[in-house]
Amino acid sequence: MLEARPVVLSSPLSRGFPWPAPAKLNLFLHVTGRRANGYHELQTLFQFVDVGDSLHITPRGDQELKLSGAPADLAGEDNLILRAARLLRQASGVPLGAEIHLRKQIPVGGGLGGGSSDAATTLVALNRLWNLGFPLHELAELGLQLGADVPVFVRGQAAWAESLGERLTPVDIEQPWYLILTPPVQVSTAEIFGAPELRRDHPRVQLADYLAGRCDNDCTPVTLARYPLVGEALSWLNQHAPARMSGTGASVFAAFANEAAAHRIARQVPRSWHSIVARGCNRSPLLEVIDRS
Ligand SMILES: C[C@@](CO)(OP(=O)(O)O)[C@H](O)COP(=O)(O)OP(=O)(O)OC[C@H]1O[C@@H](n2ccc(N)nc2=O)[C@H](O)[C@@H]1O
Ligand SMILES: Nc1ncnc2c1ncn2[C@@H]1O[C@H](COP(=O)(O)OP(=O)(O)O)[C@@H](O)[C@H]1O
Repeated sequence: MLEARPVVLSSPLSRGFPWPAPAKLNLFLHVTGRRANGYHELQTLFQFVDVGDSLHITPRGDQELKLSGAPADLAGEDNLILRAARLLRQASGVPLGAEIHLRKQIPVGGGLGGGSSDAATTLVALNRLWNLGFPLHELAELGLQLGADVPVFVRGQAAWAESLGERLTPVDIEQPWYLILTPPVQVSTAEIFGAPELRRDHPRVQLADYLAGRCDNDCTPVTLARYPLVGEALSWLNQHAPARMSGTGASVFAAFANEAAAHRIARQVPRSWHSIVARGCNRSPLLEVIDRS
């Protein structure tokens, strides 16, 4: 059990404060190996965008944990928000609860890390609201139990990532405007990593290789073969700008020089695809809130 500070429920943040849970992009994703337990060694570059979910959290003096606003298929006890809250309570031993309202904007199963980001925001916010005082690196370690992507959202800095995606080196890279397209399919991360045809032996690269345009997403051929709509979205976007898939899909994205250029293409996106125009951020909007409060 991690050691927690005494509990004070008088935080000025304790009511009505929207906690951002931004989406992420994998600017590239290489699979460099596979562990005996089936998990994959990765190299990836994470950057956040300034669009995402938001959580309204009100702490409770009893031990009730309540979630509202989640889409029906995510409303159960296994939602990553509730799992994160229970994990933090277990780690700290505090006898407290919370009412959490989720405003979901990140497409589910879209390779944009929505579930992991919601979990990370829950850990960071409840750490404040329950006055626990855990440092971010301990919350990130705890979050890894919930998903490989949770630590980068807790740390809140764009990062070069290795291992399962949790060994993080902060980077300061360009912050372009992105157009992100998500066709109406949910891709299962486990399915793509479980595919026999997935390339798993990518030689290790350096940031300079990425900057020189020598990196890609090893999951793309696997996802495209199983989810043709992702291929359609990628081909469509590639007509307008060099496009790539994020994570294991379903979202694809391209960078633009400015917001107007991204919106110009966004207006032409086929109606059945979800589209987001967002700014790349090296500091997560969550970190900005923490620093301001
Ligand atoms: C691929 C990435 C790239 O950022 O993103 P998404 O496409 O999911 O957004 C992540 O590594 C996903 O992280 P996350 O979504 O947290 O995945 P997890 O819940 O930890 O794992 C889901 C499943 O994917 C497989 N998995 C995941 C990560 C990894 N390094 N190796 C794996 O083999 C495992 O089968 C695991 O059971
Ligand atoms: N709060 C949540 N938001 C999104 N997905 C969630 C959440 N809680 C649990 N999940 C589960 O996590 C899975 C992965 O979702 P998500 O993080 O949106 O996609 P990805 O891993 O492709 O980035 C979903 O299929 C869903 O069952």
